[in-house]
Amino acid sequence: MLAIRDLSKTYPNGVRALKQVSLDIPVGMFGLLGPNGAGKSSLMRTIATLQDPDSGSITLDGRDLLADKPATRRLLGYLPQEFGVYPRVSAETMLDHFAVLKGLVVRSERRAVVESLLRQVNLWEVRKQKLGTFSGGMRQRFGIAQALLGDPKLIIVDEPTAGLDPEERNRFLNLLAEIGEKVVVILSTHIVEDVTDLCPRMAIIAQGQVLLSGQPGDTIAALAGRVWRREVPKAALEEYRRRLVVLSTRLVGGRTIVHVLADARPEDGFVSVDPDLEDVYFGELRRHAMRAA
Ligand SMILES: Nc1ncnc2c1ncn2[C@@H]1O[C@H](COP(=O)(O)OP(=O)(O)OP(=O)(O)O)[C@@H](O)[C@H]1O
Repeated sequence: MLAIRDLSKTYPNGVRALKQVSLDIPVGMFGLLGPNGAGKSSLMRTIATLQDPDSGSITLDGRDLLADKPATRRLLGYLPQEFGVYPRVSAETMLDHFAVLKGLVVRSERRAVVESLLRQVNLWEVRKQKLGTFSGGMRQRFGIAQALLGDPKLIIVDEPTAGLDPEERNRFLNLLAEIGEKVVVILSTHIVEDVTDLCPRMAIIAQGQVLLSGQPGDTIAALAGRVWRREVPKAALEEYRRRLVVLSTRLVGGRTIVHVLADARPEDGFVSVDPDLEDVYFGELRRHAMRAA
């Protein structure tokens, strides 16, 4: 279990990126959901010991991760948001190089590990291909292979599915789900479906604060009977926003559909809908914005 307690971070320019963040993250996939600038990368980088918090603690099964950074890095696999590779180097050579950096110095052992990882991420057939020729999804799968070097106990992947087409995204998420059966995997994303599809536990963060954490199903159930849907003229949207708690607006086949949060039918024309995680997410962001105003 990864335990994060009261983690705060203010950058030198005065931005408070993390405000007393506390989370308990068990083995399995954990979705960290938040809009741009929420503090997801700041939290990921802090857990990965790439930057220090101002205060707070992070422990993995009781072990202080911030105390001994080299030891923490040995436990950790990290796929950062911007994962640079040498475009002219083949996948196999690059992974072999990363393996040396991870301390796998015995050549025969290293070869076996590199082969097994390339097979696991389904890149064995293209191992001789230069990384610069890889598609976005292939590059991300390569990123996971390097993150898995050294049998990490904790894996952090920062917005890995942005820019992937649906098929590549699915393949990537399935791979993560397999890995998540044995170790703690933290997946940061602003894509709600990534969490719905994959994560038994999650948290929503915005402006450096945890707004909600728990099991997606429980948070969705808490909204049962309180989400209403209606098609509205586009021109009337602003007025709806002023009068009602509008969770989301969607264009469906050229028509504008709003989701509204209310304990009872807000007015004629609204029908009750089964809530989903997107309703939970937008509801929390909306509540937070209203509190902050
Ligand atoms: N090195 C830095 N120096 C100053 N401010 C920073 C730094 N890194 C991030 N920030 C600011 O901290 C806040 C949180 O940023 P962070 O990158 O952690 O968010 P995020 O949730 O990962 O966003 P995104 O989805 O856009 O990547 C933002 O306001 C950002 O501008």
